[in-house]
Amino acid sequence: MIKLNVQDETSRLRAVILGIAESNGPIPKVEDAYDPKSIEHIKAGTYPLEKDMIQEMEALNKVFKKYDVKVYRPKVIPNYNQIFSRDIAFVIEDKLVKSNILPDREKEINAIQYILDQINPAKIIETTDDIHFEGGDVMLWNNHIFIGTYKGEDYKDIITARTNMKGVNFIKNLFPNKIVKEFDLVKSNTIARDNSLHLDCCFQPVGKDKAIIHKEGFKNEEDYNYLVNLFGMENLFHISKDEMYQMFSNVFSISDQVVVSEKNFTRLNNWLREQGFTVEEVPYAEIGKQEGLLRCTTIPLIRD
Ligand SMILES: NC(=[NH2+])NCCC[C@H](N)C(=O)O
Repeated sequence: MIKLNVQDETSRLRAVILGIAESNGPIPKVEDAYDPKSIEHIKAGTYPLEKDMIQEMEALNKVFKKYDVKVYRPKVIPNYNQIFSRDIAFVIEDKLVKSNILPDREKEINAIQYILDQINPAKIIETTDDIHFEGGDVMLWNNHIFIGTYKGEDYKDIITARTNMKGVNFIKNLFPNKIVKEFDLVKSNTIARDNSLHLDCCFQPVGKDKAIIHKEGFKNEEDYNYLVNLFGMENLFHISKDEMYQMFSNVFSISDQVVVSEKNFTRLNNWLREQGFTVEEVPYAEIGKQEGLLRCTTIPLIRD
C-alpha cells in the first residue's frame, strides 16, 4: 500500500511518479499539437528526439536515486506522449485527485493504474467531465491551494486553457479548510512567450518562503500583488518573458533545501545557490521544447 502524504511543494520527497518518454510517438502534425511551443519546433524542424528525451528523464531519475526517492514510472502506451505526468493527477494531503485533462491526453491515466491500485480506493477522487483541472495548475503553499485558471468567455476555444472555474470550485469544496486562491492566467494558443500554459509555467514556490514568478503571466495585477504580499518582494525571483519561455519557474524541489534545475538556467541557479539551496543540475532542454519541464514530469506521492 502507498500511504499518500503531500502537504506542500517542498518538503522532503519520498515517493514520486516520473513520466516516461519511451514510445513517445512520431512528430505530431501542427494541427494535432496542443501547445504553441511544440508547434514552433514542429515548424522549425527542431522537435525533440525520443532518444534525447529519454536521456534527460534518466538524468532526473538518477537524482531521485541519489536522494533515495522511490520512483514509479507509467506503463508504456505505444506511440503516446506520457512525459508530463503532473497534469493527469495530483496529491493533496492523503487524497489523489484524478484530473479531467485535455481529451488529447486522456489515455495517459490508464498507464498509472497499477500504481493507483496500491492506494486506498477511498482516497482516490474523480469527478464529472465538465469540471476541468490539470495538475500543473494546482499548487500547495501552507494553508493555501493556488490554482491557475482561465476565466475568458472563449475558454472552449483556448486549447492552452486547462482549468475552469468549475474545477477551482470543486477543489474548494473538497478542501474546505484551505484557502483556495485562483489566478486568471494569460493564454495564447499561438505565441509561446505569451502563454502561461499552467500556473507552474509562470510561478512556483521554493524552500520555505521563496518563489519564482513571471509577473506578466498573470492577467490581473491584483493577483500578482496577492503573491507579493504573501511572500514579500525580497523573496521573489522575477523572471523575464524569455526565461518563462525556457521554463525557469518549472524546477522541482526534492526538499526545502534541494532544487533540481535545468543546467542552462544560470541566472536562476546562481540566485538559488546564493539563497543557500543545493542545486542539482540536469539537462532538460529537449523536454522543454514541449512547453513543460521538471515539475511537469512528476507527481509527488509522499513528502515528509
Ligand atoms: N504542468 C505542465 N506545465 N505541463 C506541461 C504540459 C505540456 C504539454 N505539451 C501540454 O500541452 O499538455
